[in-house]
Amino acid sequence: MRKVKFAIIGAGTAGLNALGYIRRQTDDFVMIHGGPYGTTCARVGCMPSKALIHAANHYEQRLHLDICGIHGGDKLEVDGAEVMKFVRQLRDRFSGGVHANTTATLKEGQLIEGYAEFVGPNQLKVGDEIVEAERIIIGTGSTPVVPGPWKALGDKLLTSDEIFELETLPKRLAVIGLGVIGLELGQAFARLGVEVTAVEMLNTMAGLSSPELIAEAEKLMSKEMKVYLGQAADLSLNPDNEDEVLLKVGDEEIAVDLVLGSLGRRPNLAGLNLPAAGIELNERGMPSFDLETMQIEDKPIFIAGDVNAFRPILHEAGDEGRAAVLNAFAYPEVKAYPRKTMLGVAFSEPQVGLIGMSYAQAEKQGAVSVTFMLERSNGRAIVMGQDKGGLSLYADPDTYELFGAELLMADAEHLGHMLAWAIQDKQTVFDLLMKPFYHPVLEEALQDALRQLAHKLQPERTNWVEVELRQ
Ligand SMILES: Cc1cc2nc3c(=O)[nH]c(=O)nc-3n(C[C@H](O)[C@H](O)[C@H](O)COP(=O)(O)OP(=O)(O)OC[C@H]3O[C@@H](n4cnc5c(N)ncnc54)[C@H](O)[C@@H]3O)c2cc1C
Ligand SMILES: NC(=O)c1ccc[n+]([C@@H]2O[C@H](COP(=O)([O-])OP(=O)(O)OC[C@H]3O[C@@H](n4cnc5c(N)ncnc54)[C@H](O)[C@@H]3O)[C@@H](O)[C@H]2O)c1
Repeated sequence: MRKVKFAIIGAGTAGLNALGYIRRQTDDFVMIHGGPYGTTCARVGCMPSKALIHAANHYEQRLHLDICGIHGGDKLEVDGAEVMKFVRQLRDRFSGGVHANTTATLKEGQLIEGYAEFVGPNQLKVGDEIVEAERIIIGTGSTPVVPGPWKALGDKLLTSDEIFELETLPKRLAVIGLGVIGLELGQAFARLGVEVTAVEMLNTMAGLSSPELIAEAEKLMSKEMKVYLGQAADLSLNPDNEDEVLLKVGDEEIAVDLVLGSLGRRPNLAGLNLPAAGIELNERGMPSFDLETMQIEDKPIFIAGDVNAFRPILHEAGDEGRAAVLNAFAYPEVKAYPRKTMLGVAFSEPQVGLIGMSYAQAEKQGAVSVTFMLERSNGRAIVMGQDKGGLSLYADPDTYELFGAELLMADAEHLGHMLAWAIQDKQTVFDLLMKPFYHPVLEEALQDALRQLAHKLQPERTNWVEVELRQ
């Protein structure tokens, strides 16, 4: 039996943020890690996906050159093997860098390799070893969901955990689930010349809930891949050709070479045996924890990152890892660390930005909303050939504070930050209209949307400066 003050389970983004703090304070800790090093984000997530998207978007540019008087784009060709090599090279650089600067620098005995499970309130079993820790941080991440019957597809069914290992590009790919992963990777593969058929069971994609933006996203994505929204997919191996998978959707049957399952991710909790620590699980198998302290019940156990399923994105995992470790030190006097405004980005083209409250939530709360479409309305977007998509903004009818925004437009990653910061600072629609907007920039679309929203909030007034001065 080994006794330590602190144990971190999982060397992902959440766990490594906790580790960074602990190791500066004490040697009395252990990091327990199962699986490959380098974090989900760097190894099979954010970074390889962005490398693939980068290559795909470069190639896509060839379609927009002729119009500017630049010819020869049609002679460009994709070398699928080299594209995938490029993706893996960047992936190795990022994940190798993470490991080299963190887990690889731990001293002998500070790192235990293997999967931890609770065997008592403060006791963890890893292989044959038992560790007793006074305070424990769980940062075990999540795993792609794969429905049991689809396992019969064998190596024809890939998830984001495997797809970056492809030696070359498939000819025909089915993407099941058009959440963030399905949309980003489906579009990237389509742009690289793969015939992509995408099926999503809900009538939306990438988490959008603004009806006009969903309709626009469907229209735009349907130009690049076959898109079926609100439909269930049935998959089976072709009995006459074992190299093919048959995708049935509605009345259609489509033969593909590979399937990307992007149906969401499940927290890595099952193997931890939390009940052995006296932790109750709800009907979904989740423990009860506080979103601002990261503490489970009133125990010296904290849960951070994808494993708690709250906001499974990188910066949230980092923030939660830091809150968890500070509270592991402060226990039992834990402190609440207020959450930041929600900010999510899908790196499709146009990008998707989800900021603050969703459109659907805001509607339920009686928000005043506008949706502003970009087509032919923003000079810079027209010059860039990116006058597609739009933005929905919604505000509190009483305070005029922005509740949130959904974006489907170029540079949503940057506009999304500005909006998230404004929402977190409780700025009103009129506060934002008092800010400078340059010309010609995409931000002018935000200004236009804000003007429409201001007009809806205070229809009798049309002079924004005046409105603001009278607040
Ligand atoms: C394809 C893809 C693209 C993404 N793109 C983005 C993006 O662009 N932007 C963004 O913000 N987010 C993105 N994400 C999400 C982001 O990667 C995750 O939110 C983040 O990596 C979660 O970090 P984590 O620390 O919670 O988990 P992880 O990094 O998964 O770390 C958990 C670690 O714990 C280990 N472990 C599991 N069980 C145990 C156990 N019992 N004992 C010991 N160790 C264990 C696991 O093997 C794993 O290594 C993407 C995800 C994917 C899959
Ligand atoms: N840019 C980013 O920030 C980024 C990029 C990729 C992934 N991620 C993170 O990774 C997580 C996982 O991504 P994801 O796209 O797998 O999950 P997701 O939850 O975003 O989307 C999964 C989608 O699959 C659909 N679905 C589920 N079962 C289905 C079925 N049987 N048939 C058809 N559709 C089905 C769901 O309705 C949903 O729309 C996300 O929650 C996100 O936080 C983030």
